[in-house]
Amino acid sequence: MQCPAMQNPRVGRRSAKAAAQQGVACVHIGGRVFASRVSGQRKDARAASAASRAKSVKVHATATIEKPAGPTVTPSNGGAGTRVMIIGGDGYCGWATALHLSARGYEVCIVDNLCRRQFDLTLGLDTLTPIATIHDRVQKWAEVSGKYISLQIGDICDWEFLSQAFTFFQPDHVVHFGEQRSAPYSMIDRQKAVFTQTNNVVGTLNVLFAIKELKPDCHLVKLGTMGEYGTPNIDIEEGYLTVTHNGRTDTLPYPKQGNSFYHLSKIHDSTNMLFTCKAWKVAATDLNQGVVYGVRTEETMADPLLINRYDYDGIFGTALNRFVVQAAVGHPLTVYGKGGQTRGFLDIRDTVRCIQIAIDNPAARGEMRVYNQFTEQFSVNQLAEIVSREGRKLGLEVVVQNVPNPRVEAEEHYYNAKHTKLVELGLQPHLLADSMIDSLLEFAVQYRDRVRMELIKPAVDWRKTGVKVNTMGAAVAK
Ligand SMILES: O=c1ccn([C@@H]2O[C@H](COP(=O)(O)OP(=O)(O)O[C@H]3O[C@H](CS(=O)(=O)O)[C@@H](O)[C@H](O)[C@H]3O)[C@@H](O)[C@H]2O)c(=O)[nH]1
Repeated sequence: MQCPAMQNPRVGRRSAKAAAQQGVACVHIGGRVFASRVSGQRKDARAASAASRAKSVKVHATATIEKPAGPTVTPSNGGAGTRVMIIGGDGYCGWATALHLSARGYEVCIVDNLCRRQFDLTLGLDTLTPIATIHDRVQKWAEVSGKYISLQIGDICDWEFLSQAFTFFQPDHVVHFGEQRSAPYSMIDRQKAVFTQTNNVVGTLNVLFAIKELKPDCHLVKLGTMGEYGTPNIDIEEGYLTVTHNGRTDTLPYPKQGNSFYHLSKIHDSTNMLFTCKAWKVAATDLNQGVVYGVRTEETMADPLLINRYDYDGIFGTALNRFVVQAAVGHPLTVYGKGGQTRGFLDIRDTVRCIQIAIDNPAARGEMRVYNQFTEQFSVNQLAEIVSREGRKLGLEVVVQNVPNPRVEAEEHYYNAKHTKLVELGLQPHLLADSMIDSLLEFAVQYRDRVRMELIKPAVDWRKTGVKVNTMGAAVAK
């Protein structure tokens, strides 16, 4: 489906000839031609490339780059050429995962419609870090690692595109990050609520059909969310709950209570996945991920062009990442309401490792495994306390402010979620030790000149979600 932010997409289908005239590199997918912009520098390089074609290597299906002098990261081959399609591979978790797997010898194909970048353009937001285009990213990765990531630009809600991408790449595993992932975005207005649910549910449904029809032995690794469970007054299990009712016992999907149209979309995905695992013997792993923090992974720090995005605004910025930036620029930490909201958190370095673990230990055909993917739980107040303490150590003056909660959620509640399965499979968590906060704070300080203070405020009020399309107003809560 076309995202509301992509009324005038910069990347789309056009003829190879027209694209070439406009300085555009073509990516052929199953007989269709997709196009991407090429810098002047690369245009010149391409003009001169005829003579040196023997030395060049393929990045996309048809785009060529000069062979790098030699890798500057040391890759390994543990992935043994396993073919992994990463849907949403240009996003925060997807990009870090693509590089992590590529570095380890998995053969990676990124599928992305660049929607996340378009949301920023439409809403006037920006990442703390300056990020390169996806084409420059994969080209730079080839230079520093000697590994090639193939790229398919298109929308998985478009069956024709997705089926061709599947047929072309023949994935052994599909890692699906390609959803609208912001709860506040889904609560801006009716259009964005409808987009979020249609995009997420239809996209996942298409992936399930692609597996069934085109690659039945392909394992689906789907990013779910801890927010599917809500905040029940009992322990949260990993996916399933054994219940005895009126003398009979069964193991059932754990009850779901999403707190935004976004979280609800993930619940619908899980339901569709469970059904197709039963009906079509799909093999699926649903990773109910907590709130991710951090930005550095070994691979994304290997070159400035590989740097990951870092969102701090009131729509896409998440709690800890926001607090760190707020501390770096002297903005009061925005604790919503009483601050007793407790969630599971994990370092982005653990996200990438968890995905690898899920791939290396695939579900059997017909099985839907559910893992809770987080390493520690904290309340928002605890996070604010930790950031304040560590900020003061760096000489930052950190003030905590309880602001009226723009969301409808429990602000004081019981929370005890199990998260042992990924550890049993080998995850060694990076815990939120003081050193981590230090280095995250130092990172934010390094980029603080790029912070736009007006983007920090809470941006979307759950109670005021209306039917009117809200773009300008979305950046600031009214
Ligand atoms: O400035 C802020 C920002 C957030 N919060 C509070 O922090 C908690 C978490 O909010 P968040 O914005 O960090 O995360 P959330 O909206 O839940 O969504 C994020 O984390 C989810 C995992 S989980 O929270 O559902 O476990 C993922 O699914 C989403 O894709 C990701 O955007 C909420 O209680 C929120 O009210 C504050 O107090 N102050």
